[in-house]
Parts: sequence; structure tokens; C-alpha cells
Amino acid sequence: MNSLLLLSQPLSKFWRSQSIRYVRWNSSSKARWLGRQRSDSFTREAKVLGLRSRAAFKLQQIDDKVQLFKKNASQRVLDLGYAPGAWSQVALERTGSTGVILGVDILPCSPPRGVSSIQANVLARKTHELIRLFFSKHFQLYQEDQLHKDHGYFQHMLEEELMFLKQQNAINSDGSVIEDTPIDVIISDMYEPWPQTEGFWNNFTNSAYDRMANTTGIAIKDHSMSMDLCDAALVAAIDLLKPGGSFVCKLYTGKEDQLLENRLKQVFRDVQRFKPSASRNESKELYFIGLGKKKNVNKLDVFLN
Ligand SMILES: C[S@@+](CC[C@H](N)C(=O)[O-])C[C@H]1O[C@@H](n2cnc3c(N)ncnc32)[C@H](O)[C@@H]1O
Repeated sequence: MNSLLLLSQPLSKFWRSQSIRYVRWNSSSKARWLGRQRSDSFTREAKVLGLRSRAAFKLQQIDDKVQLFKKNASQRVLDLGYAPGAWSQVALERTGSTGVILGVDILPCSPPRGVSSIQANVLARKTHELIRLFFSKHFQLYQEDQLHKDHGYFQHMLEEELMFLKQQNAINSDGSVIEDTPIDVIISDMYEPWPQTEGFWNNFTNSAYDRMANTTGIAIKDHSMSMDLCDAALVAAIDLLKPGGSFVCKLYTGKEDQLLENRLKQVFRDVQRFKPSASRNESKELYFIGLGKKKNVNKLDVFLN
């Protein structure tokens, strides 16, 4: 009995001290995070301006530097990994009333008013076909229809449309031409998943959140996973961007930066690296910009060289 008591006292003290240490660590890191959010001028300003996240300022600063967007020039913009939609808001505002903005994200998200969206994985080939169809035919997407609720966008028509494309040699039933490269600007901020808030019922994507790349804090891992997403965005640019078109993608920097830059140089006349001041100093994120897409780019040459 005595020995048990003797044992239990130091043990309970030990666990108490551990849990206190744990609680303290937890609360201080939370306090640090909250403090950073509160004192971050970009976060506060985004809230005041009704922007969906502080990421908006990064795209604004990129656009101020290289003029991706042109007002009322009927630009078509593809926003890869658009959720929650701050970049799409900037693209919409800067392209004016004639701009057409399509956001693609693997997670379900309601796009900002005036922006269209599809929920799809950018790594899938079918997603490219959907994007091409959207810009060529100006599909009207409705958030609230039953079909979308039950199956997600386009699921009912995808196979038929793809077959049709092949059979009809890229002519729509209304006579309009399905353009191979219909897009003026592709922007990609793909990486950390936006917290999923809806759409858990959707059989196609209900485990999407688990499959997402999230920042790990391990630089090499973040770098290699973001390289894969940049490659996917670049493939989309080769397949879908008009000659002369512009491109932006986010990379977590690391040893393969140069490889990505070399690939971009094969696709674009002008390639630049840029870290906007709205990107936190401690973050390893960096933006690559490609301007003036070259004609007749061969995908294999880009990735095999
Ligand atoms: C940092 S958030 C984008 C923030 C957005 N630019 C904004 O301004 O609101 C990155 C997004 O990329 C998306 N994403 C990551 N991998 C993807 C993939 N393979 N296909 C589609 N979206 C992807 C995530 O779901 C997440 O919502």
C-alpha cells in the first residue's frame, strides 16, 4: 500500500506536469497564430474589402507587376485550385464585365458571384476536357439544380460530349467551334486544402480532403508536392492556353526550382520569379510567372528535356 502510494505520487505529479506543459504549449501556439492573424494587415484588409482571403493581395501584386488582366477585353481566365475564391474575385474585378472566370477545385465550394466553377481534380485528363467544353460552349452552370446536387457538374453529359467531340471533329451541335486552346490566362495557387465545409455527401469527392497536399512544414516534402501541382498546371497551360497567353503558379521553393523554370522557358517567351510582399516572409512560397505562350509547344519536349 505504502509503496503504491509512493509510486503514484510522483507519477501523478509527472502526468500533471506533462499535461500542464501540453496545455501551455497548445494555448501559446494558438495565441501566436491568433495574434498573427489579428495583427496581419492583409488579413484585416481582406475582411474589410469582402475578399475571401488575404491571398487576393498576392494576385493583385502579381498583376500590378506584369498586367495579366485587361479590362473589358473578354478575357477567359482559368483559376486552378480556386477555393475559397479570392483570386477569382481579383480576376473578375480586373477583367471587368466581359471577363469569363472559371474556378476548378477538388473541394466543393460556392464560387464568388459572377464566377463559374467545377469541382474536379486538375490531375485528371477529363478535367481538361470539361474546361475546354466550358470555355467553348459557355455552359451555364447552376449551383442549385438537382443534377448537380446528385452527381456533380457535367457527370451526366461528359461521356456523350467527349464521344461527340471525337466524332464531329470538334464542331458543336450549334455550329460553333470547340477551341483547342480557349484560355487567355491560367492562374494556379494549388496546394493547401481549403477546409471542406460542404459536399461531404458527394460520392465522387467525399475523401478529397484526405487526399490533398497540405503544408507539412518539412521543406523538401512541401517542395516536391508543390512541384507536382505546378507540373499539372503547366500541362494545363500547354493544352489549354492560347498562344500569347499568360500563366502564374505557386511553388514552395527547393532544389527543383530551376527545373520548373527551365520547363517554363520552353513554353513562355518571358519567365519571372516573384515573391509578393503579401506573401509572408517566413513562407517558402514563390510565384512563377510565364508571359507570351509560344506557338506549337510539344509537351513531351518540355518534360523530357
Ligand atoms: C491555397 S488554396 C487556394 C486559395 C485561392 N487562390 C484563393 O485565393 O482563395 C489551394 C487550393 O488548391 C486546391 N487543390 C489542391 N490540389 C488540387 C487538385 N489536384 N485539383 C484541384 N484543386 C486542388 C485545394 O483544394 C485548395 O482549395
